[in-house]
Amino acid sequence: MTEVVAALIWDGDRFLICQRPAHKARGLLWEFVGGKVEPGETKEDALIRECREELDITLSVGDVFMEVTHEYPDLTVHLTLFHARIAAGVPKKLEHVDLQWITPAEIGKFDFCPADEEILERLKKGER
Ligand SMILES: Nc1nc2c([nH]c(=O)n2[C@H]2C[C@H](O)[C@@H](COP(=O)(O)OP(=O)(O)OP(=O)(O)O)O2)c(=O)[nH]1
Repeated sequence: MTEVVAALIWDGDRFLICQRPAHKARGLLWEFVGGKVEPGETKEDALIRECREELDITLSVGDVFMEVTHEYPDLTVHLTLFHARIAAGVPKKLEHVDLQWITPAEIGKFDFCPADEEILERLKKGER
């Protein structure tokens, strides 16, 4: 089981989604910014590191919104999605193909990683 952390970041009625690099697993699918937890790291530390590396922002990490487990052919992911806010910086595409701030009503316009499905269902219902 691979531990993955990701961030649910709101700006008003929109939240941030990121398009994965083409060459990576789940290439060009949309995700919540984040990545794999490294040995010795807390989940919160991992999320802060990933957001620095991928978006050049400093994150303030809050509570867990939801945890999901999903089996891909190449790995089984345990994803923990945290509420978070940007403490400093403006997101930059250091690794991602694209970044978008979307409303829950726009979720259907994007192809997300399959593991995110239950999370997106909750957001569509208006949870936040
Ligand atoms: N960040 C993130 N990853 C997700 C989401 N949904 C989902 O299935 N994943 C999957 C995609 C990847 O297989 C895995 C995350 O690994 P990654 O490749 O982004 O991790 P990383 O940045 O640490 O990269 P690497 O060192 O393995 O190259 O979790 C999501 O919403 N956010």
